[in-house]
Order: sequence, then structure tokens, then C-alpha cells
Amino acid sequence: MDPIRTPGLPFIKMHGAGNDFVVIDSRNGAARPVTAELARAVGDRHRGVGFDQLAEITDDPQADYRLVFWNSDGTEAGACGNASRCVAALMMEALGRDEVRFATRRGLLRAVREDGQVWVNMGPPQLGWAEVPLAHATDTDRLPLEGAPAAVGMGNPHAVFFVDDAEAVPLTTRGPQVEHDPLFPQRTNVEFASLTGPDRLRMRVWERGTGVTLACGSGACATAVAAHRRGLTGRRVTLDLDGGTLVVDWREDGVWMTGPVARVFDGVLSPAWLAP
Ligand SMILES: N[C@@H](CCC[C@H](N)C(=O)O)C(=O)O
Repeated sequence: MDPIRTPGLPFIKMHGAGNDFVVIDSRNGAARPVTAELARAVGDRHRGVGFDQLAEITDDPQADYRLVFWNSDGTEAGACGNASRCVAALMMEALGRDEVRFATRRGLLRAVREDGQVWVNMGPPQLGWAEVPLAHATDTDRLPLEGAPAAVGMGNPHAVFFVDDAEAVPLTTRGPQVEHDPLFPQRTNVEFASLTGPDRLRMRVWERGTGVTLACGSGACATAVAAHRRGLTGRRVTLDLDGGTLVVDWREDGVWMTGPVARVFDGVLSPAWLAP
């Protein structure tokens, strides 16, 4: 056997507006290799490959494929908008189509390619306190926390703060405080946003299970929904994040989101590294 080109676990490294992913294809009856332990090891930016989320593609009888999302701390996430767009772009290419349907923990979602852009419908926002979920009944538009954030579920929980200057927020201290607040029994993703123009927001994010990231698709959707509910914007919003710009459009059939997609490299996890 060639000692360099050894077999192992293939993956694709992608990013959407700087939100970076390792994509592993476990379709066609392949044994499912991804566990919480493997996700933590691959997610380590020094000893592994590094990612914000690992997206595992599996078979699904009702859809073109199923997606399972893992955070870099090894926890599973119910939704990941940017990874959904990245994998949809890959699958559209592979299947030679401009539309795919995929299953997630939240249910069946749809992505389409229009004018070269991949849009994903993240589904309707979850605006009831139990759906987010929150620990007790309260107005999700203004939570009883310092800064009165809004709570929005997009298949995963989000706490959205509207502030004068998102740049000035100490993300690494405020983020984890809010993530672990007892009001969020499943912890939460945390967004800070400022209005910078008509229907335009500057947004920074602290992701549950990962920390500061350059972008968050479900977070952008949650922020656009919260901004519209507060009367700050219309239903179509442009969000400038640290790693790029996302556009969100809250339509009748759900919250659609688009932005840049990049396939960075294809790699193989060495069997020696994978061995216990
Ligand atoms: N980057 C993602 C969101 C990832 C999931 C999140 N950290 C969670 O635990 O819910 C996105 O683009 O939506």
C-alpha cells in the first residue's frame, strides 16, 4: 500500500460567508462514521481540520438526502443555514438540478438556484416561547433580560439584541453569558445587530457550541425576523457579517436566505489519525 495515499474518510471543506464546514458524505448505506467524539476531534483547529459545523449527508427515503449538523464541541444542532446552502450547492452540482429537497431534524427543507445564487428556505420562524424553546412563558419579542433581546427559533434557538453599535459589543463575554442563561433550557445562539441603513443590518454572532463565528445563516434569519417584528425593517433584509453578506427574505412559505458559497478543498482523514 502507498504509505502516503492511504485510504481514509473523505471530506470536503467549504464555507459560506466565512462560516466554515467539514462535509462528510455517509450516503448509499455507508456506515455512519460521525460521532460526537469524532466531531470534537475533527473540529479541533490545531489537532484536526477545524470547522464551525460538521455537516453529515445521509440517506433519506422522503428527500434527496438528510443533513445532520454537529457543532465543534460535539453537540448536535437542529439547523444550520449556511451549511444547508453549501451542501445544496454541492448536491445541485452532483445531481445536475436547480432544486433539492433535504430532511433535517426540523423537517423537510427546500433549496433552489436562482440567477446563480443558492437560496434555502429555512421554514417558518418559531415565535412561541415553548417552540424556541424558553424555560417559561414570556413575550418572545422582548425577553426579560438586560438589553431586552428577542427570541426566535429557526430549528435552533436564537437571542437577538438590537444595539446602537454591534462593533462595540464584547462578544466573547456577553455571548457565553447569554448562551448559558437559565431562560434557555437548550442554551442559545446569540446575535447582536445594529441598523445601518434601510433594510440593512450589521450583525455579529456568538454560536452555541462553537463560539464566535464569521457568519451564521439561521442567526441572520432570526435577526431579520426579529427586526421586522420590531418595525425596524421590511421583510427582505441585507445583513453584513464579519465574513460576508447574507440576504434574508421572510416570505409566506418560510424564511429564505442566500449568500456566498465556497468549496475550499477536498481532503481525506487518515485512518491512522482516526484509529482510537
Ligand atoms: N452556523 C449555523 C448555525 C449552527 C448551529 C448552532 N451553532 C446551534 O447550535 O444551533 C448557521 O449557519 O445557521
